[in-house]
Amino acid sequence: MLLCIDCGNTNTVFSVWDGERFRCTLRTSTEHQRTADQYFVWFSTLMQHHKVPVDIRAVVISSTVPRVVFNLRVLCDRYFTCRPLVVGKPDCALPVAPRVDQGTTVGPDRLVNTVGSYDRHGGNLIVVDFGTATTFDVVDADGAYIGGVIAPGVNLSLEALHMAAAALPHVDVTKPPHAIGTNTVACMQSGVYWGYVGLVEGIVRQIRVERERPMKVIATGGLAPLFDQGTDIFDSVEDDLTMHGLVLIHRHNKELELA
Ligand SMILES: Nc1ncnc2c1ncn2[C@@H]1O[C@H](COP(=O)(O)OP(=O)(O)OP(=O)(O)O)[C@@H](O)[C@H]1O
Ligand SMILES: CC(C)(CO)[C@@H](O)C(=O)NCCC(=O)O
Ligand SMILES: [K+]
Repeated sequence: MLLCIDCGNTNTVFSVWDGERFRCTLRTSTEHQRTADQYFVWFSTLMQHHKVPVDIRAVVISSTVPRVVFNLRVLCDRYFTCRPLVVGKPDCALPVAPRVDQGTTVGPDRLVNTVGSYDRHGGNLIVVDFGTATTFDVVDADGAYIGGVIAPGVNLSLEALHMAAAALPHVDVTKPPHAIGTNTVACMQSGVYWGYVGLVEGIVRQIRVERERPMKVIATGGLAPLFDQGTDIFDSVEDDLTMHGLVLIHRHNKELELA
């Protein structure tokens, strides 16, 4: 089985692919101090709980946090006796190379989202990922990543408001029933929720103007379904887009190896 690891700045997700479907998806917070042994205890315990055999033959990793890759490599070596494929490293091939400024390192999660979405929808896409940051990835007609937008994440914005203003509490993001809040929490939730709806719609409009062509919009990330309730800008909402992209990148590299 193939273990796909998506390491974000907030959360790390392990998903086990059996060749046909994902058998198990596990989530933990991202901490660079976590050792290979700690990963394995957590992983094998939950795999047992879900009654999935721990029979990992290959591992593919996307990590936006460079420091955690070291211990994930140790995990693969010690417990799965394999060398992981790490997106963004020179030995990991992509189906189509990104076209960006020389010297720019594109976030591996954005490269993976590009591959996953192009496979499902073809070219000319905007992928919106609601993670620690809210990112927009623009996919060209041939499936190349050609740039995009990085905006502060939704939870980060709420947290910043709470940190900077003494009278503003910590609140969770939710879709408020009205734009006009009649208490502090409702006012903050409205600002963030309708503010992000406006941000997403505005950025998509601007990208479409610059590209001068029809472009589908694909949303992913934990908060995508919540924002989908407040806008009709998304053509599709997919929670497994990053994992799908990781499976495809692994397959692509295997095929190159065999060729
Ligand atoms: N209704 C909700 N309200 C608040 N948070 C939610 C809700 N639904 C999902 N989430 C959050 O979405 C997050 C999952 O999103 P995702 O994995 O895409 O990004 P992340 O883990 O925040 O960021 P990164 O991938 O950059 O680490 C979880 O942390 C979860 O708390
Ligand atoms: C923007 C984030 C943090 C989103 O996870 C990640 O993709 C990243 O660290 N990117 C590096 C910079 C870039 O993508 O241009
Ligand atoms: K993510």
